[in-house]
Amino acid sequence: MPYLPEPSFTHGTPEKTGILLVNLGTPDAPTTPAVRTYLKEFLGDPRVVEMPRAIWWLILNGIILNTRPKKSAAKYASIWLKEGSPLRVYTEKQAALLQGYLGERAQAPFVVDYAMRYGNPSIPAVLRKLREQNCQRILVVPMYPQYAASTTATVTDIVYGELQKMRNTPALRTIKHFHDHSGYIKALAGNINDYWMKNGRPEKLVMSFHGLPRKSLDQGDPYHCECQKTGRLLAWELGLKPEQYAVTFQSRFGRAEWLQPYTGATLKELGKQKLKRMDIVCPGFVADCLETLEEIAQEGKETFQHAGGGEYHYIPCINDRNDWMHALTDLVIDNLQGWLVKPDAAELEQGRLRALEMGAPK
Ligand SMILES: C=CC1=C(C)c2cc3[nH]c(cc4nc(cc5[nH]c(cc1n2)c(C)c5CCC(=O)O)C(CCC(=O)O)=C4C)c(C)c3C=C
Ligand SMILES: [Fe+2]
Ligand SMILES: [Fe+2]
Repeated sequence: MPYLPEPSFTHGTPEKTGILLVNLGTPDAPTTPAVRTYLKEFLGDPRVVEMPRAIWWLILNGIILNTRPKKSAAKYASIWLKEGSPLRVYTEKQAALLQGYLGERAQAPFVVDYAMRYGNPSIPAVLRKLREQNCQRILVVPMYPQYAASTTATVTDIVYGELQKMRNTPALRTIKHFHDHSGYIKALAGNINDYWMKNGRPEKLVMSFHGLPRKSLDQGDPYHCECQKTGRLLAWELGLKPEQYAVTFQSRFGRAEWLQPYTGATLKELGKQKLKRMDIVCPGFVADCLETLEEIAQEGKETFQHAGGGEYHYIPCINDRNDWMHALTDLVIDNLQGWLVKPDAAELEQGRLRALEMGAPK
């Protein structure tokens, strides 16, 4: 198999460390064709829908890609920002901020960039960019606090696959998860407390995580347990009693059983109980996106209030909060041990030449 062409190289170019933030991905535009292209790539990934390929191919191409893109495009249009899709806008901001925050604490040259697992900017394109900047060490940071095969592992799959195409591969590290990282938990709690300081407190806080098929839990995916742990730690940090919060799972897709309790059914139940006020937050998403801004903030409100509930407050994700950016910087530094202080080859070479000039033995 021929390898990808190597970027041109000049001796003495300093080696850099690349830090690559990756989130799920999003369409290029809130239109039916753009959403179809995105969904085809996303839902065609065998780690996302685990079904015999031939059957799934027929369902995906025969039904889903003919019906869902139009409906989803209308939903995307309702949350689209003037700079683009919120998921991409916030991820880009996080990468730019991390470059600055890390710059205050790191010694060796490094570059922070971001990619989307599905859609653009793609992981292969950004890996190429990092290689062109002579990144010989790369840390991949899937922006999913809780590990799941259908998210975290899909990122590492494609990164490993790209490295297989290279002759001169960089050293590689990946972050598996950070569901119990104290900085992440404190940023989540800080965000909620700030919201409560400004807007008062609810009777109940719902913590809604993205769902997965129930089968994934039975087959050993740690995602469910990691969501529960994040929920417990967050409740502890906020000083909530068990009856003051609930952990639920949203975004069920298809007819199979998914992780329970479902967010939608819980909101309906709380509405029926005539709760005067509930707040809802999505701790598994570090950036606001379709699933939080449309499904939770808009549809969720309708479900709760239609069932008889009172005030409904959606608390935004931690996005580009200062405390979260500090926590992300800590997380990255912990995972770069030995990489940020290492003098690069060019410096060593210059040091050796200086020593020779000063008469050191050869
Ligand atoms: C089988 C289907 C899906 C699985 C499994 C799944 C897991 C999963 N997804 C996220 C995070 C996000 N999902 C988003 C959108 C989205 N998710 C699915 C389906 C599955 N997700 C679909 C079809 C869509 C697209 C929108 C739609 O048509 O409804 C997003 C938002 C993307 C955006 O552009 O804003 C995120 C983020 C996680 C964390 C996860 C497993 C734990
Ligand atoms: Fe999803
Ligand atoms: Fe959804």
